[in-house]
Amino acid sequence: MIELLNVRKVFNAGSPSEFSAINGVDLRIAENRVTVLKGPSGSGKTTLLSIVGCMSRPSAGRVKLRDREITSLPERFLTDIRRKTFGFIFQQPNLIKGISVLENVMLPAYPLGEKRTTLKVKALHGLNELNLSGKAASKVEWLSGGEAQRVSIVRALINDPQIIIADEPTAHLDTKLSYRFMEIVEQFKAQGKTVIITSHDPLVYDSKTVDDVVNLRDGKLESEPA
Ligand SMILES: Nc1ncnc2c1ncn2[C@@H]1O[C@H](COP(=O)(O)OP(=O)(O)OP(=O)(O)O)[C@@H](O)[C@H]1O
Repeated sequence: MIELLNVRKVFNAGSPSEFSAINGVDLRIAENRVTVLKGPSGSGKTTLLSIVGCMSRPSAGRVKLRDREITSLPERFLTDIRRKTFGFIFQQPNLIKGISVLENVMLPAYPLGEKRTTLKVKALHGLNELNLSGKAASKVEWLSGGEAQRVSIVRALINDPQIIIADEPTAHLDTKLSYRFMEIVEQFKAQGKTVIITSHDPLVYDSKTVDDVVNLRDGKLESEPA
């Protein structure tokens, strides 16, 4: 469903700090599977994930989403695809300070014009699923690291995305919450969703929930998905 063809990413092209982070990757990520991008620090996992999630464009090569070539689509189309297709869980939760947990979770849904009451029910349900009901009215600056990470997971799911993209999702979670996260991933799969995760964490890449592990080194694939 997502296909990368000879994808390259060069940062700061033409300057002395030019750096080639992705060096010709061919990858097919299948629907309704859980794929982990694994590899040493600096191997290009986050860079590749951001290309897969249409957050950045490759310097060369092609990206296809459900057989549709999206590489050269104008930015407004990409924004629309991002909003409707993907849910993003970042390494840092990136929550907005000064507003409540509930408002943070509802925020990505506003551009889609859903009724606020429906949205609120959905957001509260999501918070409840991750044991955060008691925190709905809290300001995000009061949350612990693990709570903030869980709020960012609920926020990523508010638009019911078909594809979930998670960059080191367990980085700030203890063992118990990391297992809980993988249970949630299992639920996504049962709902027919596709999940793509970058991780250094064996608890993630060795999990039975994971279908494919893609190894990256120096911006290249070491092996094809199993
Ligand atoms: N905007 C940028 N400008 C210049 N170089 C960059 C930029 N973003 C990433 N890089 C470089 O590209 C390489 C790959 O970075 P990336 O963040 O994809 O690695 P990673 O495998 O996710 O690492 P980590 O596990 O440490 O998060 C690194 O050497 C990084 O310094």
